[in-house]
Amino acid sequence: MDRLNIIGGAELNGRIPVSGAKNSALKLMVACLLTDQPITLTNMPSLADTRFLAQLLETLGVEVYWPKGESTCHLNAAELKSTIAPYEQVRKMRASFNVLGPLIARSGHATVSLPGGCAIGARPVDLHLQALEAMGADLKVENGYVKAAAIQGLKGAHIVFSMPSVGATEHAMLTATLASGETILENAAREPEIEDLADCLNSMGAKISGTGTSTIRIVGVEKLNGTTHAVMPDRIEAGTYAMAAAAAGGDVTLDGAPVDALGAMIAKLREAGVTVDADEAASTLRIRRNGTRLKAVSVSTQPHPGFPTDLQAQFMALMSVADGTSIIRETIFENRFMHAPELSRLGADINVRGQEAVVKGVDHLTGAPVMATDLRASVSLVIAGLAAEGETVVNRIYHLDRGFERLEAKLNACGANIKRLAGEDE
Ligand SMILES: CC(=O)N[C@H]1[C@@H](OP(=O)(O)OP(=O)(O)OC[C@H]2O[C@@H](n3ccc(=O)[nH]c3=O)[C@H](O)[C@@H]2O)O[C@H](CO)[C@@H](O)[C@@H]1O
Ligand SMILES: C=C(OP(=O)(O)O)C(=O)O
Repeated sequence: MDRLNIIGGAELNGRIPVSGAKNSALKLMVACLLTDQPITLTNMPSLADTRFLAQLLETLGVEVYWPKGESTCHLNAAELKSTIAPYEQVRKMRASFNVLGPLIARSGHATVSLPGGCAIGARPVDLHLQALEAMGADLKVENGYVKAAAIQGLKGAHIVFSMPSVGATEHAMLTATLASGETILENAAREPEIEDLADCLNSMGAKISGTGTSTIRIVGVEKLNGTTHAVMPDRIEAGTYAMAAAAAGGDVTLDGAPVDALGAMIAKLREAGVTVDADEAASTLRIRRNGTRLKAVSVSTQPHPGFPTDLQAQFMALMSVADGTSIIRETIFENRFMHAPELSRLGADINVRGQEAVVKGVDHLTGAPVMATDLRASVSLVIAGLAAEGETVVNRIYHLDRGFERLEAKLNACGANIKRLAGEDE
């Protein structure tokens, strides 16, 4: 297994291009199942997750043309050859479960394994299943698989989510595009990736309105057509590099950043004493910290537009070297503090109490071997390693490769000293 060797202490200076958003790209890829015409996605991030999903789509019969190193992906689901999504492919990633509704909409039936994804809590799929059942799907969960059929076809429904789940909102929205009549989703999630998906589906002929608010209305259509769509930029990747620059110090400009989607994070960085120049028109975010110590700031993760759970680990890494004590509350997932003991190996002073972590900022971190436990936890260790004195080795970086495109190249271009080492974990 590969690992990263980071020599910390260097400031970051330069420009970093922001890639297409993993969490948007995955659902956009699934949308190809809803039409027999070709879909072209541009600004595609080449990641372990997007490549795995391409393999699952191929298993279902989708023709995928996406050469290595290219950011344009062509998907053609003219004819599906299977409606079974096997465990080996679905277990690797949460978003793959979203093929279930589109397969039912397209073929009338489907068998899809229960999903995997980052191990950050129980992560049930009850809200996904309730939505599909409300639309007329007959579902059975057996041997780790959901077996589904809609003999009479899918019908529009009025669905009130008990919590704003991103995945369930997207799953219901994808499925409802081809259900007969109107679907209303209440207490829907408002994450920007949902708007990106709706924009793509609408350009395929769907009738979706209200995304970005908690009530989404979908009027079902008979058929969807092909389209070309650019994946939105990755707000989590942008936020991660912003925090890397804040932690290491220096002057970094993020090009192609989704500035309007990053309001909560920008506000917290400014509170911590980081200089942030956000230019929405130019899509740039300039992050500067020159010598001044960071101030401790508390944060509570919230659904969008609140502070994203996918940036919580990175913020904890930053706060571990701030002046004072910050309280970090995780309200979305019940077990998303696995980075805390690893950060402590570098000298951070973090005390986890249930859903809260109390972070007492230390004067400096010191390099150490650490283990990546999930995607965002992994990158928090990279941020800490950049700020630490000496050498940090991050093991199990396959998690990192799920969500960060060319991470070492992007950071090294700004003066970081990160090497990928092939072979056994330390
Ligand atoms: C691939 C992808 O886009 N992943 C993102 C997506 O995950 P994902 O779509 O899995 O996250 P959800 O918004 O669904 O999860 C939010 C909360 O709802 C719970 N829940 C969810 C569904 C359900 O049927 N029942 C239920 O109880 C979850 O366990 C969690 O506690 O949104 C999360 C919240 O912004 C992000 O951290 C993930 O990076
Ligand atoms: C939790 C994440 O991904 P997934 O939902 O696929 O586990 C993530 O992107 O941070």
